[in-house]
Amino acid sequence: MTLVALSDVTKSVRLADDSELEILRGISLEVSAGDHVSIVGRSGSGKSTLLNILGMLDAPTAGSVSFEDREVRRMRSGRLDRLRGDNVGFVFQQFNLLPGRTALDNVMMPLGHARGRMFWNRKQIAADMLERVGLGHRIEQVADRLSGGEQQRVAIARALVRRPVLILADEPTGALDIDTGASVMSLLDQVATETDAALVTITHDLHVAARARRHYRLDAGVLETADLSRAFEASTLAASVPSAASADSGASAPATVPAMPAMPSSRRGAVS
Ligand SMILES: Nc1ncnc2c1ncn2[C@@H]1O[C@H](COP(=O)(O)OP(=O)(O)OP(=O)(O)O)[C@@H](O)[C@H]1O
Repeated sequence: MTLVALSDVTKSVRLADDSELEILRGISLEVSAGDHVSIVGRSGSGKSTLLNILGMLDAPTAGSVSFEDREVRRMRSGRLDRLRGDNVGFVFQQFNLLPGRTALDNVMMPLGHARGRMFWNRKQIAADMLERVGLGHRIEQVADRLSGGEQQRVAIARALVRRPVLILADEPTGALDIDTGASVMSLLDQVATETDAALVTITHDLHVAARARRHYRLDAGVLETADLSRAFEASTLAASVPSAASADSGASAPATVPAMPAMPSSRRGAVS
């Protein structure tokens, strides 16, 4: 079943000098239940803008967005907020946790708007979710005292606690070291697979992108199917990297791309 469908979406903004910047151009994309999709692109290519439109946080200038066959443009804002809250989980590079609040408080937060059983059992549900991401022993820890990888796990637990059907991850490993990033991606993949949620990850890291089953590249606002094996070849770093086993034991790279190499330095192949 198609969850979210973008059809010929364009996004433009008017700049201070009254000129118009076209950020996204003629984008059509369908994401179905269980899909794992990656979108790579250079800085400024429009990735976050596209993710915000997929997540119904932003509206296109032209074109249509539908969620489960319902045209989003026609919805009142209250209904749209509920639709988003019930169905979409966001994971960001900078975690965006509430400072000074415990891991448990942070994960309970989205359940404050839930209804029925989810609302009344929110503490237990949040604690179970933290257990699921390997933080069952840290639930009372204040979020800002956790490590970066632990904070991202809390953010993942918060994003998934309402069992969204669509998970949108914006550079989820951008603030993490390579090993921590790999284990966070592994966790995201696993939880999305377990719940049959669709996972859309935007990244500039080819190794993160390679984990998905479908790959796209955003270039100056135009979305096209990406051949990641070519992108790896084109990466200036790739030449010095041996084709080795995956950097993360839980990972299996898709057939269309090379296995994720173990990288010798702190930098890995990025979109060039
Ligand atoms: N509201 C806005 N007003 C003006 N310019 C904007 C606005 N939103 C986005 N832009 C510009 O549109 C371009 C695309 O932005 P976007 O954040 O989507 O890119 P990105 O690919 O996610 O970049 P990065 O990887 O650096 O985060 C950028 O040049 C940005 O400055």
